[in-house]
Amino acid sequence: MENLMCCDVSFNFNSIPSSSLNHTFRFPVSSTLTNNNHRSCLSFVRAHQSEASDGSAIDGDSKVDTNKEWKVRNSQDEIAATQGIRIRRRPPTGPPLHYVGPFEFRLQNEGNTPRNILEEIVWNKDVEVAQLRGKKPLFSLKKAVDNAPPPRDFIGALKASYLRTGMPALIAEVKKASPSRGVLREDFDPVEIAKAYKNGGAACLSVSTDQKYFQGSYENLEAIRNAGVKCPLLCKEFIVDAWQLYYARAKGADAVSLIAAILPDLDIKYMTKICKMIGLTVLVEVQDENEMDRILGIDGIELIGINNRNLETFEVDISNTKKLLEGERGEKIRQKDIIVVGESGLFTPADVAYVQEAGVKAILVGESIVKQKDPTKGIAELFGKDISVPTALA
Ligand SMILES: O=C(O)c1ccccc1NCC(=O)[C@H](O)[C@H](O)COP(=O)(O)O
Repeated sequence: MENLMCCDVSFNFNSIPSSSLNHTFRFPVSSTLTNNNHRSCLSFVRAHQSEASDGSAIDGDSKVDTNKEWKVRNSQDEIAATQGIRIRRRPPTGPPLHYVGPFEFRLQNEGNTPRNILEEIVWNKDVEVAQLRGKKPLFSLKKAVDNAPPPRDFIGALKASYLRTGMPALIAEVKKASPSRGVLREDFDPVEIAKAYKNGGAACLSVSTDQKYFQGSYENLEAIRNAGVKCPLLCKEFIVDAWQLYYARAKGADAVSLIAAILPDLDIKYMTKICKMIGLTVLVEVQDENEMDRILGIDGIELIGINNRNLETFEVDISNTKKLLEGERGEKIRQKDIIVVGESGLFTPADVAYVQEAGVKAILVGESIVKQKDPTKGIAELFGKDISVPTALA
């Protein structure tokens, strides 16, 4: 049965000469009209489309034909949907115009409301990035990348830690808050926390840079790097545009996370190439079998994170790591020599042992250690033993 819902519809009579009448009506429309559940494939095109040759951003509403852009994004969303990607990209400025005879009208709720938290984050990120790149166009960022501190070997650090401890290498997350858990730590000093993690034996650090949902920042990333903390740094972001890769590197990141639920294969390939060019390690995050299979079909992927948190529903289940490493997938991962990182919801030595048994060589942990008064001790408690580097070797 067709599901009916109400929509505000604004008619704009501007296609009638010398008329400027606008009216809004409310009437039921078919949900098939409003279910726009597709998303983009070619955000790499966007990355370059939205910057003029002089480097100025042209994402501003005044310079784009929003109706045309809406159609492009819709068809990009459709391509992405064929890869099983449910997260749609933000519509340009509002719903598209429809035409009936001389009338133009908009269906106000036509796909312009995010359907879940991940989609909301991505839509906000699109706006944030467009604004930031207006201030710092790519050509100026490239100079900053040249002057950034040299990238450090993220994967090398994970391997060395695994060899040293015989346990999954720890990527310890510096994050103040999260959408699912709210504020995790009121007295949040990113540099102090980073130092405590290093002292506890973390191989690498993950720094949340999203401000709106995680209360993070690129200043935190920069401050940790400038404080001389030796662990390689992962910029934990929602990457929607290649511009962010340059920005992360300019701020001192050694690695970035790419989320398969957001980015189509072509974007992941293209962004991975850029990362290689500028010295960033890529951690591709997957949540389910389809995403894992997509990523295993892409050449050059060295690091895959399996997220135990469903980023659309917040549900956490650490058996997700095991499920995605079973059978042929696990075999393929071993053949390709890919390092797998177990992510989210790890709190106890039994959890660490469980994901290690499943085949991970590294874990990414935030909540359980950032909440501890002393995060150094928190790491020992998580592993059930002291994994810190002996002072003579540190
Ligand atoms: O953590 C969230 O609420 C969240 C919501 C939407 C998108 C991403 C989200 N988390 C990012 C992460 O992947 C975690 O910060 C990371 O894996 C560490 O998880 P945890 O050890 O459970 O803090």
